[in-house]
Amino acid sequence: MNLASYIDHTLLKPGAAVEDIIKLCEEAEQYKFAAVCVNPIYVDLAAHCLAGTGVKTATVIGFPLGATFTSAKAAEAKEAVLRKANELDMVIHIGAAKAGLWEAVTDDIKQVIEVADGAVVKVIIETGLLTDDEKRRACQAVLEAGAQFVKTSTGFGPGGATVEDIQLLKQIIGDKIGIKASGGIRTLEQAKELIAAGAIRLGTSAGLAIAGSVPPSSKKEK
Ligand SMILES: O=C[C@H](O)COP(=O)(O)O
Repeated sequence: MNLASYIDHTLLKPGAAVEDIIKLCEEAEQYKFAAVCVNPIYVDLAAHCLAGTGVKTATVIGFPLGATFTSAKAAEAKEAVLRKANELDMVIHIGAAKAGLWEAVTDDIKQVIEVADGAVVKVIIETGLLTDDEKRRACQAVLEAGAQFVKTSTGFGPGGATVEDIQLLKQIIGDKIGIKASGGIRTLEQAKELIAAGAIRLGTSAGLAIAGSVPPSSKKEK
């Protein structure tokens, strides 16, 4: 298993500085991670650093609460794509999900997809705040809206990725779209268990610890 290819190397802390983003991109290139995931303000920088490397530039939309206007999420998504984001990790309207207003949840996602202009849309449902039935229903909304991934957590809410949740999402999603596990993934063991449960992408700020201490590209040829 080429574990690095599952990892979105993530730095979403509010205090992240330019040099931190440059280092994140250098690491992602060395380890051949799937993507970096940064806040929208750093999309231009990450896309510039990653040009030609094959590593994708992912950013977050309506993050971390999801509690903003749908039009604001769409505008943020449109701007991110204009600045060369390849992947958009949006947060659902969690309050609407809790109230059972699933049409509003679906429409919120649809309006981001409408402006994504070919960028991959991953939908964060914040599993730590949902009942199991709400998780199932949220997956149905993600499928109906036409997103490419369902993603477990922001990493800023309660709880994070669990094997049980990935298994639950997989029951609904099947192989129709991807599942991204995120939030609190710190060890190689956790990563392998989440992948075995059905995750095809891992969002983590601990990518180096998980992928090992020596990047493949710096290993001496035997
Ligand atoms: O994918 C997005 C998450 O913020 C990553 O969570 P983490 O910081 O707990 O690794």
